Amino acid sequence: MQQNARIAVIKGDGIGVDVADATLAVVSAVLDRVGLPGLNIDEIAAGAGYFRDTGRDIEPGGEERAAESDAIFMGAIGLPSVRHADGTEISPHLRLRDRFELYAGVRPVRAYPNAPQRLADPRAAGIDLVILRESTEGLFYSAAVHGRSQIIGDSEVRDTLRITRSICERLHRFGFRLAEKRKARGGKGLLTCVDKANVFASMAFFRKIFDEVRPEFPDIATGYNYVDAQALDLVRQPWAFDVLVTENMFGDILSDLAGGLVGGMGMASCAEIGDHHALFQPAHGSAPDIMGQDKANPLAAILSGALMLDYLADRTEFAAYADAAKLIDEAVMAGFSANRLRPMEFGGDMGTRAVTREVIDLIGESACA
Ligand SMILES: NC(=O)C1=CN([C@@H]2O[C@H](COP(=O)(O)OP(=O)(O)OC[C@H]3O[C@@H](n4cnc5c(N)ncnc54)[C@H](O)[C@@H]3O)[C@@H](O)[C@H]2O)C=CC1
Ligand SMILES: CC(C)CC(=O)C(=O)O
Ligand SMILES: [Mg+2]
Repeated sequence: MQQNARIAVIKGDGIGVDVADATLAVVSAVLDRVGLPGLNIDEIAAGAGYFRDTGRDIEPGGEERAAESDAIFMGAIGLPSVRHADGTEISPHLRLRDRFELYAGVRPVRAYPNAPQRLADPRAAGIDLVILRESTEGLFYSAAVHGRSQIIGDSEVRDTLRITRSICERLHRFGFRLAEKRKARGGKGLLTCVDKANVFASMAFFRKIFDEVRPEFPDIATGYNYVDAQALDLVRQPWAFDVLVTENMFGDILSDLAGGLVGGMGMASCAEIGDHHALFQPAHGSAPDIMGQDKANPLAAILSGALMLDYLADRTEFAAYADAAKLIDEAVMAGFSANRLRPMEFGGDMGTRAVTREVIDLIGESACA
């Protein structure tokens, strides 16, 4: 029986490289701790720097190798100084989301003790929600494949907002199942459909399909919010929510807002899951303002690594990875509780390498399942 998963790793640009290295070190330590063989890593060159140097955004054969892996892990891609002629940045990851139908963008938002709380209300300590961002269509449909935008000379440019039944049915079912899974662990069992169904026919369609799927999950409570009101509510009462299911662009914006509520983008983990493939990466970008300075908080990436192990564990041959995922989550929680994780991102004294070492130490000290 195969025991070590094959992971395609795209480190990408800027801090993406540092946080990917941090994650690989933590994953290697945790697998060692639970007595499992390390991952079989296949590193693939891609990103804006690679494009600047070669004229290609991913190395030849890279997408095919990613397709053959058990999961893809990515740091971050993009440099504002490297662009296509139409002004857009180099984003092969959008094409990968499209190609592999990674429609379910899972972005957990969780408050940790001693991490900054941007809201004065003590209930903010209980923030624990997930933004489920559709990740292949919506307003990113044109952007998913470079050249899809309609450029009408120098007088007009159009991008398309596309919502399809096929993706939406799977997305909403994924949202209900996620709410069920969280309810089984003590969660609220609440799925909120976040849209703009008052204005756009595409969004009314998104909500219609939500309503069609809803009767299949009678144990999950449902709610609706227009996206503008949802932005307000994420600041006013984020503790009231459980899983928010939303369109691609809305989810992109709301997930940065929500990351800010619990410390910053260095806390914003992400899994992009399809029916046959999955890609894991922090929700943040390459952060050119801090790159090369050992200042990046690697926890978003490390927690995305835990999401990857959890995903792999759902497949019979890798079931034991669940223990490793749990150990990473517990180490991060224990590290914050004991004030041993103090990322520079929120004024602490620990850079990327120090945070990574501390997580590895915490894993080493933990009692194995
Ligand atoms: N999925 C991806 O690969 C993404 C790529 N990008 C790309 O990244 C580049 C920079 O984009 P920005 O808009 O600046 O977004 P960004 O997420 O890279 O940075 C936004 C702000 O958050 C801070 N930040 C982000 N991650 C951090 C971390 N781990 N630790 C500490 N601070 C962190 C940055 O220093 C910056 O102040 C662009 O080229 C953009 O297109 C942006 C978002 C997602
Ligand atoms: C292509 C990326 C820059 C889009 C983004 O911000 C994200 O996926 O969160
Ligand atoms: Mg984003």
